[in-house]
Amino acid sequence: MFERVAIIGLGLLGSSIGLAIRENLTGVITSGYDADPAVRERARELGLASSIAETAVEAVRGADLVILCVPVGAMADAARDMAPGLPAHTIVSDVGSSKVSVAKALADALPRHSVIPAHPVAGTEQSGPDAGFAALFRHRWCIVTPPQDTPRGKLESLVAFWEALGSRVEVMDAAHHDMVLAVTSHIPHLIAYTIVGTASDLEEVTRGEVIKYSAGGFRDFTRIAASDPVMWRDVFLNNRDAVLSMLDRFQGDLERMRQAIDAGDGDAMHDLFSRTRKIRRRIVEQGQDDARPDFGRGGSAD
Ligand SMILES: NC(=O)C1=CN([C@@H]2O[C@H](COP(=O)(O)OP(=O)(O)OC[C@H]3O[C@@H](n4cnc5c(N)ncnc54)[C@H](O)[C@@H]3O)[C@@H](O)[C@H]2O)C=CC1
Ligand SMILES: O=C(O)C(=O)Cc1ccc(O)cc1
Repeated sequence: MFERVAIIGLGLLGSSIGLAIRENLTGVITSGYDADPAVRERARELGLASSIAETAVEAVRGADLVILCVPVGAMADAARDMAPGLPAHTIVSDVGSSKVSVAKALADALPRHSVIPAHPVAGTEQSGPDAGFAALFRHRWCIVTPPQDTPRGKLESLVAFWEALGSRVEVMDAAHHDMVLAVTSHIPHLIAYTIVGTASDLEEVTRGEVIKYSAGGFRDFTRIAASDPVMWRDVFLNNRDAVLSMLDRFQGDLERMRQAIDAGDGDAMHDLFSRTRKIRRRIVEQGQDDARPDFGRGGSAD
């Protein structure tokens, strides 16, 4: 499949890919690079790749697959940095949470290379090289969004790579990906950031009791709201149109629930809550409830 894989950006995603290759693809040689010298140093201590280079150019030399694992707003810079060392045959991919703008940024920066964007829908609220673990991708979807002219053999190699790390792979159009992920991932994060912010602003009124008595629901929101600020700023800057369109839908539905509460319309509430309860049960039945941060580190879900 691939003999040498270069990983650019050694935070949660990059370190997990390094560890997952070591565990599942023995024989594949990996090289890593991160713009932050402290991350490179830590990556060496943790053995996240066969070698950690001091420059992006050095890291990608001889690689047949390069995976960019940097915030979506840093993809273009990362691609330009490594370009002088990139062999002509190398497939360039990424793990960014939004796809249309990343696909364009990478195609513009690397016009002569095969760029096949991808998004492993697997992660946690943690970031940095210490947060990675080899089982992150196991039983999780990886969405691959190839441009129309992608050679079939190259696409098949990338699909096989993600399957070897334990993922289920879906091939999808980038614009469709951005719409779906806006509602399943990006807006939920926005809601979590906002509700935790609102509760924190209320602390003066409630004398600290919001945090003190935070029950399950709010506590779950605080986990999501602890996610990396740079990464999520970049997601909303780069998936603006899809997020705004889904946000309009959501605001309409929220307003309908506000009206139901105002009107004492218990049936409307019961209908929605019953429908959503069934969705949750279906997710659990399908074994997809494995987003807990300890998944794969000896937790019972693994
Ligand atoms: N955190 C998550 O749960 C998930 C994140 N993603 C995507 O994966 C990508 C990486 O996210 P994380 O690993 O969570 O972030 P992270 O913050 O843990 O790591 C990102 C790393 O990229 C490095 N970096 C930034 N600019 C760079 C550049 N120009 N060249 C080289 N290195 C550079 C940073 O120093 C940092 O170490 C993002 O695009 C994110 O949208 C995808 C799925 C899940
Ligand atoms: O921690 C969680 O619950 C997540 O939702 C992780 C996550 C964050 C970003 C992605 O693009 C994919 C997965």
